[in-house]
Amino acid sequence: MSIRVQALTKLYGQQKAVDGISFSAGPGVLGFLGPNGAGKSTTMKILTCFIPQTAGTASVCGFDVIANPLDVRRHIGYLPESNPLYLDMYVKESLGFIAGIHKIHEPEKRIATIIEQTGLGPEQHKKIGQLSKGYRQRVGLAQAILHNPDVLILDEPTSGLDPNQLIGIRQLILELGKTKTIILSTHIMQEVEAVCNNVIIINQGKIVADDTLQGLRNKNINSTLEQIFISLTSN
Ligand SMILES: Nc1ncnc2c1ncn2[C@@H]1O[C@H](COP(=O)(O)OP(=O)(O)OP(=O)(O)O)[C@@H](O)[C@H]1O
Repeated sequence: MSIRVQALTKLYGQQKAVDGISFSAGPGVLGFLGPNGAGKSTTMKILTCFIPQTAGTASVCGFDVIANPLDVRRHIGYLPESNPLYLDMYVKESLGFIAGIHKIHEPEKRIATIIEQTGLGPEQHKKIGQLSKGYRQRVGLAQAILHNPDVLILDEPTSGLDPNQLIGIRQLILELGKTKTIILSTHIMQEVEAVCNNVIIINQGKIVADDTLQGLRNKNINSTLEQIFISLTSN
């Protein structure tokens, strides 16, 4: 398994944002669902070494997030919810910058491949600040996958996209999920149906469902995914 989380807990002051969760994930797309404030982003920030946990352990490709953060970062790509980008940089320039950080071999070649893969071709000569939201998401995704990580953490990657852009990004996630372990946080149930193999639902910092998408459906035969989500998280 590429991701292993054991009894993970995060306290912000007195507030328990993540409350002793355990799960593991291997190649494929794992939908990480939960209402606002459930603890999804906090878990993702711990897995990507942005914040430390209060208790428990988390590892990525066998590397512990506290003991081996540099190894974790080598194996992980992260698209945060806020998708922070340097708006004054040109698309190619920003990818060159990230390639430098990762010391990527033959960066020009790799950047060309990623531009093709993320559909950035027509916009590659623009400044990021001139791009539409969908294309900015593609730049964020391109930056996250540039070093060809085994694990991808995507925090609401399609929020605010128009239906055309949405389909493009979902197809890319599906394609990447064939070989990589992807954790995808989303509030869009249609998206879960479209791309996820497995689903974890988290509520008030605790896991309330951890199953395959099919398994979740089989256990709730007359309910839509939305109804299942509401019944597990409405307290
Ligand atoms: N830096 C922080 N300081 C204090 N509390 C925080 C901090 N970051 C998050 N929290 C709190 O921790 C809880 C979990 O937040 P988190 O952002 O992980 O939720 P989420 O599931 O990602 O929500 P959303 O779907 O709204 O993005 C929330 O109650 C939030 O207010």
